[in-house]
Amino acid sequence: MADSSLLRVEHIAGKGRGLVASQPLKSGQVILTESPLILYSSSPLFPPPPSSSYCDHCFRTLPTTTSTVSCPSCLNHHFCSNKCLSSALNSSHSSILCQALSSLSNSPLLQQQPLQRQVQARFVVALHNLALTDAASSQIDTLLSLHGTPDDSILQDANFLHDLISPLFNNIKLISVDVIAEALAKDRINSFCLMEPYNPNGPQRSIKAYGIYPKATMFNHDCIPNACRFDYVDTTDNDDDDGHNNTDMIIRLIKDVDEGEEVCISYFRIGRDYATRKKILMDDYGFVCGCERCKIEATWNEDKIDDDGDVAEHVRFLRKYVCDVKNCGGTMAPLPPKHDDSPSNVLECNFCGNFKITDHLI
Ligand SMILES: C[S@@+](CC[C@H](N)C(=O)[O-])C[C@H]1O[C@@H](n2cnc3c(N)ncnc32)[C@H](O)[C@@H]1O
Repeated sequence: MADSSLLRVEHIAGKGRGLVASQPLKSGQVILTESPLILYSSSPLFPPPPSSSYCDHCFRTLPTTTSTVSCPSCLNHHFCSNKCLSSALNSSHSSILCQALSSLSNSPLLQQQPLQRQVQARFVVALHNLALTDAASSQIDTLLSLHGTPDDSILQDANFLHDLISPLFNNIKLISVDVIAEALAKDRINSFCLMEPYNPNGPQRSIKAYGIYPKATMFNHDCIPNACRFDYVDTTDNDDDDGHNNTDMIIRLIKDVDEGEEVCISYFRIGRDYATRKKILMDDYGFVCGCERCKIEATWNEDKIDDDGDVAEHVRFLRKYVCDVKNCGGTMAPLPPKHDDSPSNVLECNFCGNFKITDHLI
């Protein structure tokens, strides 16, 4: 876990809260490592997938050669190891959760619902699970302190899901219909996706799970970010000794950052064109980006991209930090600084995991 004194929350004009460096920070530095407050599968509850391709607890892709373990009660949820099964039975797949999920997948009411509502049902089940933990009320307060306000469509979702799900958890008082509506609104804006592993020949990577990471979600967006997120869902061993889990989110700096400078990530792959970025940011996050790159690209002349002379700074940035591996387009960030504090010249892609040596950092 990075030192929490590295960043402070500040009000940023036109953006709400944001994270600002409390001291000069170095490119490659890990500035945040965080576990999810809520993590839930992106699969619809109905129809149940014929065979799951990932562990229902840690979301690692299940090996095809070795056998996996199933929940002894429902047989519908699969785990990569006995260790994951046993952790799941005490948390993400406790007996009350198992019964709730089974009952929901057999519910004719839910079966008629669109995919999005079925995934929301998973979130609301995870919310009830959070309400059963010892630190329930502070964790729910944390969730409700995030950005996002319910609109009419979320209020309808909340009413439907409250009636369907609350009775399965004996109507826990902490989770009223209003709390469900608020939480759904927070989830819509603040959840991060955990993705299938990169495959150069396969289809687009699909989403395995959604997670809410309350500190990481304080980062605002920039189309030329100075930090980016990494996760190692399929490559990290869960090691109880250092307390790191494979579902942890890691935020690493792409460039040096001055004290007082805002640290931003990109909410999607940075290579996307202006029109696509503009649409995603408005439709999914409700804002118009005013970053330097958007200002230039709003009146962009495409020919400039091939001009090797006086190219805009963001074009140099993209050439350097967009991964050029086939069908990737992820963001590359330097590895953490070396022991003598000098910057690493090795860049790692946050999407395909490729490494590349660079001559100089901009
Ligand atoms: C995940 S939250 C980030 C934290 C948020 N600013 C807060 O106050 O909690 C995403 C929301 O922050 C705001 N935001 C993020 N980046 C922004 C930007 N570049 N310009 C304007 N608003 C931004 C938008 O309201 C967006 O829906």
